[in-house]
Formats: sequence, C-alpha cells, structure tokens
Amino acid sequence: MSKLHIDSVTKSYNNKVILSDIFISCKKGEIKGLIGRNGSGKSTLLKIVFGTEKPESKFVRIGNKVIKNISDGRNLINYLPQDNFLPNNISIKSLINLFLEKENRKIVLENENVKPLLNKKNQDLSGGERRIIEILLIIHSNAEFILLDEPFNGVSPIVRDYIIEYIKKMKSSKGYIITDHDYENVINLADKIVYLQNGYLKEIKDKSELVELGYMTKTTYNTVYN
Ligand SMILES: Nc1ncnc2c1ncn2[C@@H]1O[C@H](COP(=O)(O)OP(=O)(O)OP(=O)(O)O)[C@@H](O)[C@H]1O
Repeated sequence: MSKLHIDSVTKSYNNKVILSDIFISCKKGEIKGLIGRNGSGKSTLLKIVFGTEKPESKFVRIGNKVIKNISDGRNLINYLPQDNFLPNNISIKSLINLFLEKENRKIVLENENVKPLLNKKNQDLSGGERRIIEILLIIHSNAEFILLDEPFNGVSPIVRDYIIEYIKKMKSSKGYIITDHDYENVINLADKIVYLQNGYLKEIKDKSELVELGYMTKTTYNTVYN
C-alpha cells in the first residue's frame, strides 16, 4: 500500500524557526487532520511537501520514490492552496479539460454542482462555487496524495457538508492531509489529528488536549463537546 512519508522538514523565516525537524506520514485511505494556531506553520508545511516553498531540509517519499520537487511529485501529490489558484478569463468547462486527464473529466463535468457553472468564467463564480471547482479538480487529479489547505474557507454549511461527504466518498483511493480552522469538521473527518505548535508536531489522542495546548478555551471546549 502506498504511503506518503515526510521527514526532517525544517524551515525558518528571518531566523525564527517555524518547522523543526517535522515528521508526518499518510497512508492511502487515510485522512490526517493538521491543526494549529494562526501562524503556526501549517500552510508552510504543506507548501514545502508539495514543492512550492523551499525548506532548509526535507525528505519526502512516496513508496520508493523520493520527491525533491514539484515535477518529481507530478501525478503523486496535489495541493489545494489557501488562496484561489485558477486562472481567470477561462470557462469552467475549459478549466476542467485543461486540468484533468481525459479519463477523470466526465465525473466532474457531470457533477450536479458543476453543471450549472460550466459556461461561466472563473472570475464570475462566487467564492464558494470557486472552492467547489478547485477541490474537485484537485481530488480528481491523478495524484494519490492530496494536501488541502483550508478547503472549507468561505463556504456555506451546505457546501461544507457536501465537500466533507465527497472527501469521505473518495477516501479509499487516496490519502489526505487537511488543515482548516473549522477544527470540528477536521476532527470529525480525520482518522488522526496532529497539532503544530512552536515548530513541533504532536499527535492528539484526546480532544481535551487541545485545551491544555492552548488551542481553545475550556469554555469553548465545553460548549462544543459537552
Ligand atoms: N514568505 C514569508 N516570509 C516571512 N515569513 C513568512 C512567510 N510565509 C510565512 N511566514 C511566517 O511563517 C509563519 C507560518 O505561516 P503559515 O502561513 O505557514 O501559518 P499557518 O499555520 O498556515 O497560519 P494560518 O492558520 O493563519 O493560515 C507565520 O508567522 C508567517 O508570518
């Protein structure tokens, strides 16, 4: 079974260590939830794994293949950035044809949420509509491992639920690392939760640890979980 193995990730900005010798792995069929306070380095970690940010050190491997840059990871790892990444002035239909391999297009072209948008241009979509298109393009790429940076950002509850169900439906064929401030849904969706703080990753075994770690107040925890 394929496994994404990420090791020895170290990154500093302006002499401040953001990531200190990070290790994280993900198996096919597994969803890892990555949470942490604002500025803890979650996006930086995902960008480094994908290859758009340069670290001081990293070791990324899928199966026996070492991934040193974006081209090594082509068809193996894909990444949904926090911010919109699709070009403007191009119809959604053309974007689907451009981004996806032929065999993966039909399922997206025939998706009930996508169909009404096919002839619209990217810049004419609402934020939530754009996020659905972006997520579907990433999930239906040939990549075996998917990194999702704030997939629920700016989407209404109904769209968020749709995305959650969609990821669950697609779970068996891919591995996911997901980060989002919608921690409740990340926690519900993920098989394992890791918490990033002060450059280190810690596996969360019990949600109550999130209070001890200062991620949420006891009041919020009691309101949400008790
Ligand atoms: N290009 C950059 N130059 C300098 N500092 C940066 C740069 N990119 C990120 N940082 C800093 O690195 C830290 C981690 O940023 P990052 O975006 O990875 O955090 P995050 O956990 O994803 O935050 P959020 O949850 O707010 O999106 C922050 O303190 C940020 O200011």
